[in-house]
Amino acid sequence: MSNVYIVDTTLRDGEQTAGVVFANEEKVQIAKMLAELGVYQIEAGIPTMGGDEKEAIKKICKLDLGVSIMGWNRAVIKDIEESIDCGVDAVAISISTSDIHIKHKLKKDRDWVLKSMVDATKFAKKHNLYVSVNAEDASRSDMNFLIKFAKEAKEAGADRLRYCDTVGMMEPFSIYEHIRQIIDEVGINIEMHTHNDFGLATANTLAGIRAGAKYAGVTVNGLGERAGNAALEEVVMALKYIYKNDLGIKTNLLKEVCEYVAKASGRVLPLSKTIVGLNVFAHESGIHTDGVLKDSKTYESFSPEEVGLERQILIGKHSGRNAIVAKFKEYDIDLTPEEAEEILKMVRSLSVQLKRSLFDKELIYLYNEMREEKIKDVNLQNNI
Ligand SMILES: CC(=O)SCCNC(=O)CCNC(=O)[C@H](O)C(C)(C)COP(=O)(O)OP(=O)(O)OC[C@H]1O[C@@H](n2cnc3c(N)ncnc32)[C@H](O)[C@@H]1OP(=O)(O)O
Ligand SMILES: O=C(O)CCC(=O)C(=O)O
Repeated sequence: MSNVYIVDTTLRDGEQTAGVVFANEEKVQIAKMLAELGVYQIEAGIPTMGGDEKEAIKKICKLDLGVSIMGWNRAVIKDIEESIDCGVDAVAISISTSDIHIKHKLKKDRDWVLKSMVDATKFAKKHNLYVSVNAEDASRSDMNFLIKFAKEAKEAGADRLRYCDTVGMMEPFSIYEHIRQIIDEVGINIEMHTHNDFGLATANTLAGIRAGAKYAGVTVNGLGERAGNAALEEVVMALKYIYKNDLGIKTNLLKEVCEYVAKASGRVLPLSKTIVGLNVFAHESGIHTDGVLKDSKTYESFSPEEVGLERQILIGKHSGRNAIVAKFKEYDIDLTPEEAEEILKMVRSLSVQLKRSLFDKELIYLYNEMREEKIKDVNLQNNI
């Protein structure tokens, strides 16, 4: 598989999540973190909004982070002028290609869409900008029109076409067919921009890449409109471990970046959040823990350190003897098989009472309780 470039839109589509606002310093910090992570391009925001948004984009451009900074625009010359004023090196020029959007949102026709896109693209190219022409609602567009749109974008000088599954209506098999058809008939670079309305954003991005798309548009934590976008951490790790395509992203920084964005967006990371959730490397079940203790590959696709996490072995209702023995060894206590069996029974009973796994301190209490019972028994037997 050819190389894939990560285009991060946390600062644009991510911030479009209803209710999410980043402070300007947070926008700048996120841009710095993304650059450090090693993404190819940062879609920093929407210059034509003006005010704070424009200020933040200007600041990001001035930082000279060594990555491409893109401004998002409608297919409107004034929008692109605002982007140029910010100092971006790349622009996204977006316009809808589906009839439902053209008729009911833009209230125009297909010819107007083509002309607006071509005029805006030519204007941006005249200003030496890298241009992504974005086909909004591409996945619900008539394929013949989408192909015509892509051909005209290419002729006008577009560097790539962003294929937007705007309302997340696609599934991997059909998106694969769409992307193949565009590449075969137009020969233009494609960026996948997928939404997660049916939980398929990452799968659809991977399918597009498999069909030949070279760019993956993603957001940290899958932030984005409605159910969000394809998550950066999922796409990067899936490419590395499922497609064996290491993009050279500094994945050990993922936990830090995801936690920062979670805090800045006010969206707490669920414990079982894919890739970076605290529970992703926590094992409790006896059979799993036994396997992991023998060789972590038995129940982990990659090691926690790769994404900045640590493995946790929890002791609770579903634990087995081997985990109990290993846990007490951490405290220099060598349990006999009988002791491990006895403690396991106590662990199960206490876990059910408390409805959770146990803290190490509680395990030590149980151990002391067991020892005291044993001493009492011996004393009883000896009539002491
Ligand atoms: C699917 C997506 O994520 S698209 C990106 C969406 N992001 C945002 O909307 C966030 C930022 N948006 C904004 O700040 C504002 O909407 C602005 C600055 C872009 C425009 O603001 P306003 O001038 O107040 O217009 P408003 O938002 O009410 O309506 C959008 C207008 O843009 C038009 N428009 C929408 N998309 C496009 C497009 N891609 N190309 C050209 N015109 C467009 C609409 O038809 C509408 O025009 P109308 O006023 O003639 O009916
Ligand atoms: O990226 C674009 O230009 C389109 C906007 C978008 O986020 C989408 O269609 O999902």
